Amino acid sequence: MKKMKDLRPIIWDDDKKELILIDQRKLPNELEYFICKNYKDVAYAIKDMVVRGAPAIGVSAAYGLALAEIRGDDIYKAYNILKNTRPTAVNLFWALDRCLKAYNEGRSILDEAKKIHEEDIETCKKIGMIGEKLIEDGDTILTHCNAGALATSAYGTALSVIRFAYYNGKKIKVIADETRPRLQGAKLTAFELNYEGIPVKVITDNTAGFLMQKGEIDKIIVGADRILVDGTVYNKIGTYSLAVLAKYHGIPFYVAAPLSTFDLKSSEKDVIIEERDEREVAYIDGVRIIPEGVGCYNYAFDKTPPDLITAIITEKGIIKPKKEDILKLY
Ligand SMILES: CSC[C@@H](O)[C@@H](O)C(=O)COP(=O)(O)O
Repeated sequence: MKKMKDLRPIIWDDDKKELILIDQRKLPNELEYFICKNYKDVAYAIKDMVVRGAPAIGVSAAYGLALAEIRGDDIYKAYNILKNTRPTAVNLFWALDRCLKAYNEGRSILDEAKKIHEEDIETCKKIGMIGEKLIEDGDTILTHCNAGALATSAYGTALSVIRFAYYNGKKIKVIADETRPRLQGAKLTAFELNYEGIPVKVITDNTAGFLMQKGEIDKIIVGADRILVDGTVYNKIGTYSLAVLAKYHGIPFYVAAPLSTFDLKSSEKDVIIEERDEREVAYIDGVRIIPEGVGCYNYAFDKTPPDLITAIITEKGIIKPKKEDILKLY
């Protein structure tokens, strides 16, 4: 197996007690770091999408709460501020709750944050090792959004499956949806795959159906921001359209996600779909592309029902999106 290159998008500096993040807003043109010296810096980094992607914001928030402990800040205030940065990805709440529990039990938040970080790396590695068996030599795989690019380590979620297939010698090609409006597919997925030499091409989001119709897509793999106990998946806006298209064309549609992305307590009515500033849609490179006075929708995520999903790849195995299978993971 060839060796993976590790970009290390999230680094904890134990000497300076700072969190160092690759500034994902600047990619693919500049590889710059954003230094978080306190929890407010981390909250800003999550809200402004310096760091993004479900597991990565969970790990960053955990270090954010550790910074609050280190700097002597009010832990509950920091917890609430970090928790309210983004509403949809459940990993954020999961990681913060784990850290708060550690704090309440008299354990170190920093140790818990480091543990969450290390676990995430191992988890994503397992997702890749397990999921790569679904990929055949010669497959062309469509992804949406960052799919785990710029994750906590070299692995990621959906990208871990792709990486392991590639590093195990399967000749694969990746098609990355550009993912309007923030362009995570074009800027992050394509950047990371290209960095590693994995063949990738970017398409506009509205090209995906045409490629499926032409028979050019063998499999689709996406990540997830939250998975409910019945297998409903919340992921980047556009995921649902892809899943419908995949069903119509008989293309397997896989979701790769760690157990920290499952939310067994909530039902659909509890999930808040983030709506972001409409200027993200209305402007491209600072130029308004929509007539003045016309508004836009800017939902960041959508909901894909379980009947459109072929399987979910987790660190504990590949399961059907069904309550019985999901509960067996715990
Ligand atoms: C880590 S892959 C799963 C998801 O987190 C990803 O697909 C996604 O929707 C990210 O959204 P983002 O708004 O960029 O944080």
